[in-house]
Formats: sequence, structure tokens, C-alpha cells
Amino acid sequence: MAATESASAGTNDHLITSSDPEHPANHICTLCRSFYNLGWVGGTGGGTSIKRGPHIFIAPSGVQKELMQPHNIFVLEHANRSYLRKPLELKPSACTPLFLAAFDRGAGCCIHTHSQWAVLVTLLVEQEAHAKGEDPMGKCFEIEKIEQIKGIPKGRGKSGMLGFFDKLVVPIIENTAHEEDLTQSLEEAMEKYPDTYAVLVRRHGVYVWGDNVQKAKTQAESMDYLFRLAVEMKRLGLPWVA
Ligand SMILES: CSCCC(=O)C(=O)COP(=O)(O)O
Ligand SMILES: [Zn+2]
Repeated sequence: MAATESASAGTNDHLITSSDPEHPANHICTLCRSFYNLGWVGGTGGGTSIKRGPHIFIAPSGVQKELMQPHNIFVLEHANRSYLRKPLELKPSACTPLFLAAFDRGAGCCIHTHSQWAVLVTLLVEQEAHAKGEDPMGKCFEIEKIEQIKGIPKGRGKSGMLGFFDKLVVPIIENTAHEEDLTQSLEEAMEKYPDTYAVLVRRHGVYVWGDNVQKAKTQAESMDYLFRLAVEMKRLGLPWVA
């Protein structure tokens, strides 16, 4: 269902006004500043969305994500996809339908990064498939026996985290000309790999989500650590799986 605008979308400043640093409108701005410093959301790419109660908080599209202020944040009613708050002269993030795909499946926060490590991993998986004479489409990034895998949960509806001897499998989808056109293939990957908390986008980046902000952040950091390590392992000729 596409998002629509409610009659009062220009007002409702109370929805984004709080002295609590963990209020989603404040938290999105703080997180994006730290993600910018990690190289995740530079050049306006990438972003973060948080769901609290019935409301989804969304950054504007095409803005410098590290400079956003709470008054720039959109608020969407999850149940009927209608905007309760729509800052004038701004458009909601093009990632909104992708964030919604994660929220529809129970996530509390979704992080989209343009990390170069994520992009490189998608290229290395593609290169390896070509080297074997295989079709890279539908291939996943797989890695095992690395301690940081323990930073990723076992799966939706399962308790606990992956163990050292578990294999982490992250599906990869093909990029499209427009961010929103990724939605169908992202949802297909989510259905095909119901345990995944991340989907890589070839030559683009990664979507990582979690039950809440803390978990999504931990998972995004763990994933990025593993992507970076995987790139360095490949450079050294070390295999990702035994
Ligand atoms: C140079 S960024 C291109 C768009 C993109 O991939 C992205 O993640 C940012 O989308 P938004 O609409 O949130 O600016
Ligand atoms: Zn993007």
C-alpha cells in the first residue's frame, strides 16, 4: 500500500518534539551523524527509520543525513500509511517502502547504508560466480567461523544469537534505477530467507533491521565488520567458508 497524506500533515510538531535523546526524531539525527562518520550515509545516500508504537519516523530524501534536525522528520501512521507530519518542501526518503517492508515484518528500526564494504562484498560474490561459470543472480554472501557472527540473531521468531560455528547467509538483490523499485525484490528476499536481518543490494549497499534501535545498530555494525573482514580475507586469498 502506498503512503498517503492526511489533512493535518503540515502540523503535529508535538510528534517530533522531545528532550529525550532516544525519542525517534532525535535518535535518527544522532544515529545518522555517527553513521556519516563511519562512511555509511555520505553524499545523502542511506538513512535510518524508527518505529515507535503506531508511528514510523522517516528522514527526508536527498538531504545531507548528518545535518538533519528533528523538525525535518516525517511521521507516518503505520496502520494506514498516512502521513501525520510532512515537513514543507521536503519529500520522504525514497527508502520508505523498503523500511516499511521491514516494519511490516516486526522490525523496530531499519538502517540503510552505502558502506563501501557492503558494495565490495556484492562485487566479490558476483566475481566468484562468474569465475565458476555460474549466474551471480540469487547468490548470497556466506561467512562462517568468525566471532562477530555472534552479533547476529538466529532469526525471526527464534531466540538467541548465531554461534561461532553457524554460517551467516545474507541474500543479495540486484540494484534498480530508483531506490523504491527495490521493494519487490527486497520483499522476495525477506520471504525466501525468513531468518535474515539484512539484504545486500548489488553495487549499492545494504538494508539491516532489528527488533529495536539497539539491536538494529548492533546488527548493522556486526554486518559491516564482517563485510570489511571478508574483503580483506579475499585480498589475502583466505576463504569465507571452509
Ligand atoms: C546518492 S544517494 C541515492 C539514493 C539512495 O540510494 C539513498 O539511499 C538515499 O535515498 P533518500 O531518498 O533517503 O535520500
Ligand atoms: Zn541507497
